[in-house]
Amino acid sequence: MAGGTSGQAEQAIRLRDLQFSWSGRTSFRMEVPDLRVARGEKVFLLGESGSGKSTLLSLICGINAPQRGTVEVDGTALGSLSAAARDRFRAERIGVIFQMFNLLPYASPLENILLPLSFAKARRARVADPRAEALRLTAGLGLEADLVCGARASELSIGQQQRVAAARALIGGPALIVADEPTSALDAARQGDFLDLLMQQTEAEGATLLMVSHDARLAERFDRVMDLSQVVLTSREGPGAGG
Ligand SMILES: Nc1ncnc2c1ncn2[C@@H]1O[C@H](COP(=O)(O)OP(=O)(O)OP(=O)(O)O)[C@@H](O)[C@H]1O
Repeated sequence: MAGGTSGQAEQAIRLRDLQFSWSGRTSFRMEVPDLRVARGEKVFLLGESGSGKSTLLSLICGINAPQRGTVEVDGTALGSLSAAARDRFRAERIGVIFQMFNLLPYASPLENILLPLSFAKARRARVADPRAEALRLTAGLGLEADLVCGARASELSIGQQQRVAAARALIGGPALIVADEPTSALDAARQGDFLDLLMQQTEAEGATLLMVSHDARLAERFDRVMDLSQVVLTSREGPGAGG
């Protein structure tokens, strides 16, 4: 398998002595001395707007790399993988619901949902009938089959796109589900359906869930609430500040 794997890790996520800053003009800087999420844990990550939640998720998913320290997912140090191996690792092990969804606009919702399976053999092998599974997931999220199969993703409302992005993250039962504000465009009833499906899938697969939200009311269904300010030290330096 991927290089750097250390067998059965107890922690689904482990960050150690991590330091990250965006290159360019922003002066946002993040330090994470020690962050752990156990296998199978459902963690709700709470933090103010701009506090670095999406940045943290991008490091956990290996989309960005820290300047210092390590990020381990399921015992694999992401820094030990080549960029291509990291992409494969992410496709196999992590279902990501991005804040901006990242759907292919001209493809149908169904094609978008099935896409990760074409990059991830083990994930594909867990799904006997991908189309039926995509329709099961989308039905659970209140999306009509005609829309899922017939429309282009760009023709969907924001709330519908958000649910398609969720089904794409869940298909094939990835070990870790990372969700960045996945209910922001949904009304209360849809939020309830979404969380039902998310919890059900996570538990059925024995997966680990890390979800970011501003909405503290959603936190009660999780095993643990992680306050970003307790685990991450951030700093900003004003423009022109030396150092
Ligand atoms: N792609 C980027 N390039 C440069 N700087 C960035 C980038 N993305 C975020 N930042 C900076 O990092 C800081 C943290 O942003 P981030 O999006 O991680 O916060 P957040 O807690 O997810 O915010 P929100 O809740 O509003 O989505 C911001 O102040 C921003 O200036």
